[in-house]
Amino acid sequence: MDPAEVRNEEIPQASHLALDIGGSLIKLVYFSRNDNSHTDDKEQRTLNEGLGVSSDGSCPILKGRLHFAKFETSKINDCLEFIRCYRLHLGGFQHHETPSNKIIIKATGGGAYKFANLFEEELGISLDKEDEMDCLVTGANFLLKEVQQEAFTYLDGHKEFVQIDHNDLYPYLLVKIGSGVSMIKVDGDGKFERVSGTNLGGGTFWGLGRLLTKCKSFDELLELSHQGNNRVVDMLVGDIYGGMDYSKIGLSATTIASSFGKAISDNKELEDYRSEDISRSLLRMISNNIGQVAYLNALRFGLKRIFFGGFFIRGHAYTMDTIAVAVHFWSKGEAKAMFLRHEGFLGALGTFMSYGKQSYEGLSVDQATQQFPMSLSHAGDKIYCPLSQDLNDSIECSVYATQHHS
Ligand SMILES: Nc1ncnc2c1ncn2[C@@H]1O[C@H](COP(=O)(O)OP(=O)(O)OP(=O)(O)O)[C@@H](O)[C@H]1O
Ligand SMILES: CC(C)(CO)[C@@H](O)C(=O)NCCC(=O)O
Repeated sequence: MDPAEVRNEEIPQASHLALDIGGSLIKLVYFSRNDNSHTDDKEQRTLNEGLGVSSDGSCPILKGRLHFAKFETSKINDCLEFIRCYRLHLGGFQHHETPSNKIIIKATGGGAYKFANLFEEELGISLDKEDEMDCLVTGANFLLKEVQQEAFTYLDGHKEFVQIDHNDLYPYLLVKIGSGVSMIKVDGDGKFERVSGTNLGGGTFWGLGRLLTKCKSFDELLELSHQGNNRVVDMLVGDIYGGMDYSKIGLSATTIASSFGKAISDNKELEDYRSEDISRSLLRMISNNIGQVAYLNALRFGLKRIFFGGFFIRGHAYTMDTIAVAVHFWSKGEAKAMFLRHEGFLGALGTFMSYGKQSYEGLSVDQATQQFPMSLSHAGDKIYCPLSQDLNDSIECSVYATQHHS
């Protein structure tokens, strides 16, 4: 929807805008109250009990929805326009100590630093910077504990939701595949260490893919990979071994021996290759490498579960399959790759939750009323973008606020 088309009556009463401004994408999370947001006494008591909150009435629970949206960082002006149009910038908080009484919005990611002045100039708001890794972990822990059917495995085209036992969640490895990749060992709420990373990430796939195929968008590049055959571009073990497996060291003839390796001997130019094949090979190369580096880090710390997030994944079957196969292959089935339905919004969710330090003590997702996008309910080599219809994506939830005692 063009923000300019939004009419006044369509604007939800939104608050608590949180931003995650990354190298490739800006992610937004905000809360909108239901019209009849306040709970009656009985409902309040039930919710309080469920949340483990005192029932002395000091904790009003607001019911509403969490909304998700994303923009390309290179099109930050569209994002500013969206925020202005929906008046999201008015839903921050104010520091009364600050003389200007400026509205403050929570933000994370490198862009919270890079674009702080732009937000100030364009929207008159200050960005309150939250640590990126902190927010990723907070967002992941929240999703894994509070949102039903959040984590799932994906192997051989078969998707299966994983029941998370709250008492047996830690430790795990969180792999955030954004422009670059961060690998974080998570031991508990706020207890984590970034143990590794790699610069071969989503930005590499999209950047190289754009140069090699002339694709105009990330989705187009991903879509192309469906029809591609990586064997045209990649050098396989069989290409080296005359069609045979190298079984002594466990390599089948179809294993990729060298990504893009065929291009050195084919005597072909870039134009002689189909964009579909290049895209497929590139996707496989990046996904496989991330799966392998993730496995090695899980091995370093004896971690059995690896959760993959970040917008590179995009719920894309071939990407998830490649990552999962790499983890399965290298760990000989010992470690498990899992994916998250809200893959791209971990950091933004964590940032949203950091409002708790100012006004909101907590956030609870009303599990009975969560929406499950149909796009995730079937398998196949297709693009799934559970949250890409940005403006319509939301989770029903409750937010509870308490008075702060100094
Ligand atoms: N519409 C899109 N436009 C650009 N990239 C996209 C799009 N959809 C998915 N991607 C992929 O997602 C990646 C960005 O993922 P994500 O938003 O999680 O990271 P980021 O926060 O921008 O990066 P970083 O954390 O490294 O700063 C891109 O590099 C690209 O591979
Ligand atoms: C620099 C960040 C943390 C920004 O999100 C990310 O892009 C990343 O983890 N890059 C990989 C850097 C490295 O560890 O090699």
